[in-house]
Amino acid sequence: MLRFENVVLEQGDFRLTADFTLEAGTQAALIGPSGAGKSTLLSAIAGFLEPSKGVIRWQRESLSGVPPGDRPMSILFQDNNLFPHLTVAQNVGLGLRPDLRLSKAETAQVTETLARVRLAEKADEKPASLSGGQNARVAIARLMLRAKPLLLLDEPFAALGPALKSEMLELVSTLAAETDATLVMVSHDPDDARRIANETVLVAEGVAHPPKPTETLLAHPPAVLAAYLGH
Ligand SMILES: Nc1ncnc2c1ncn2[C@@H]1O[C@H](COP(=O)(O)OP(=O)(O)OP(=O)(O)O)[C@@H](O)[C@H]1O
Repeated sequence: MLRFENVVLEQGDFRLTADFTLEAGTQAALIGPSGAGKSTLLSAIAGFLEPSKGVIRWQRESLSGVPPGDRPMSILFQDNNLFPHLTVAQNVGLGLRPDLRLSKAETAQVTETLARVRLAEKADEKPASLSGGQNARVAIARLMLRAKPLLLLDEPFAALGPALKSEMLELVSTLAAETDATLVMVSHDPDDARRIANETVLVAEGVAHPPKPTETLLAHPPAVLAAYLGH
């Protein structure tokens, strides 16, 4: 489980509190107005920002002081974090070994994973020669190989357009379900939350609220969420 224990996050004058638990295997959306602190909460899980008070725990262990690279998670940002000078296969191979010294079995795993995201024929190309959707699938393939129990998405597919964005989110959601990974995604689109997330955390007015079933929250939104959703 991912637990926020009396957590206070601060960036300049901005302050956000969080005190709740997400059970392992949950697929959760973070929803709320612009500037409310959704990315801030994700940064704290990822270890880019330490809480000024309280503790974040994964499976009961405190993450305090654990550097981002040592946390049991993968994070995807909007730019997909691909290396332009590496081929598609190498970008995916990084998910297994940062030094890219892959064994035969690992190389075969990369090939299999690329086939799974329908990019087998692009293995030796560079990201620049791929479309946005194909690059997103490269990033997802690397995510699959990293096989971390906690997946954090900060709107990585927002630039792709609605249909492709939904397709990519569904691919990640399927992957998370197959591996029992816990998924936490920032969402600006309630339909994405509905489709993917069984639980939704409302981030608003300085508080990351305890998660609620997505349908319940969206059907009976508190005033601040109703205003954000334009109801
Ligand atoms: N490095 C920083 N230094 C100071 N304040 C910051 C920093 N980064 C973000 N903030 C402030 O923290 C607050 C929360 O920002 P955050 O990006 O988490 O919001 P968000 O809910 O993800 O917004 P959006 O939906 O627009 O992406 C904002 O008021 C922002 O101005």
